Amino acid sequence: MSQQQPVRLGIMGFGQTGRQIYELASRSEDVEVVAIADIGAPEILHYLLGSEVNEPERHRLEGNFLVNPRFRARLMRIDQPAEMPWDIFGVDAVIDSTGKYRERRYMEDHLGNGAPRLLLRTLPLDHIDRIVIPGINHDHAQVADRMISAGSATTTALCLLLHILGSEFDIECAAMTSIHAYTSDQALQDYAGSDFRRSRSAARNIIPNTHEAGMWLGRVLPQFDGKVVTSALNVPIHEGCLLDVNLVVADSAVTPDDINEAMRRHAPTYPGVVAVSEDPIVSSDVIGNAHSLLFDIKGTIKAGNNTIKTLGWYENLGHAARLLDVVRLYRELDRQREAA
Ligand SMILES: NC(=O)c1ccc[n+]([C@@H]2O[C@H](COP(=O)([O-])OP(=O)(O)OC[C@H]3O[C@@H](n4cnc5c(N)ncnc54)[C@H](O)[C@@H]3O)[C@@H](O)[C@H]2O)c1
Repeated sequence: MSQQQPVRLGIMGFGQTGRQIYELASRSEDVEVVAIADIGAPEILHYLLGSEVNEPERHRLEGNFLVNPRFRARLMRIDQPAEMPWDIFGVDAVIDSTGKYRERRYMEDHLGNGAPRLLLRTLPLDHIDRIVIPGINHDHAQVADRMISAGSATTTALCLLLHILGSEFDIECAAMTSIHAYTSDQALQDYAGSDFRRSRSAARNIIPNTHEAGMWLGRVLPQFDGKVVTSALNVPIHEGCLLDVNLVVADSAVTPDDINEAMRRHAPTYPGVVAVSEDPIVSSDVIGNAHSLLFDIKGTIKAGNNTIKTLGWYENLGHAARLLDVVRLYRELDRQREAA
């Protein structure tokens, strides 16, 4: 790949995340989406894209191509990684944002069909080459990595919070609850599924849910391995999620002001990724915010001697932006290898 050529990206799963990645790429100069696989009809995918973006007129459907002022992407109605011919599009990387194919064998299918690298939109179900969270362990990325996950929006927000505060304070353990907008795999009405509580109406209920972030945290932040428990409450909110983290600190002298000051100091060192909010914001205020963690200064409180509760906001758009950051990170590694 020459210095000037944009990354040629394939996307499988043109849902909310896929559409956000596509829109962000269409506004960039260094990434172009060349092929999209989804089970949806091209007309429906184009229609949904139009409802997602601010300027729908920038995106036209020409036959089976989605066209914007920067690039043309071929829409393919395909539902299995093994059937998607990535090789004929000459892609540099593929993002799987279906949420369906989290096992290694499916990632191998993408690679076998010509995707030089496969980036999973969410956490994997098997061991893969690397979990990369930009701003935390990007330095560990290797040019040889093929199967990669960029974590999830929740995992990223949690890791950033722990990474920053763990650099300033001795954190003995933590409990995280993600108060999460409902996701498309939940039913609007009560509908029998594989999980009892998730079979209940997303529109009517606060639904307690498990969260896998704690299981994978040690891969990104080894110092927190086994020290953090994670869970979720899915709530009847369309967008805008809240991270509620209770930290147990070793030093009982640590105050909420100390925590807030540390966040204020560190946030500017993660431009576009971490920010602090001094305002009394609510979930709808973070819709359209592409930060991965918006720390809520007013939310920090202390219980007893050693427990500090913190709040941080995030939404899916930030994760779409981080996925593109990871694509760029590996493009840079490829360039360095070519130049060597
Ligand atoms: N949005 C969130 O906050 C969030 C958080 C955690 C996890 N997730 C999960 O991550 C995944 C992606 O997130 P999203 O919000 O973009 O979901 P989404 O449901 O909006 O998008 C999924 C897309 O994948 C397509 N798809 C489904 N099965 C497919 C298949 N077999 N082949 C090709 N395309 C297929 C769907 O048509 C849809 O366009 C989902 O499974 C979701 O549950 C989402």
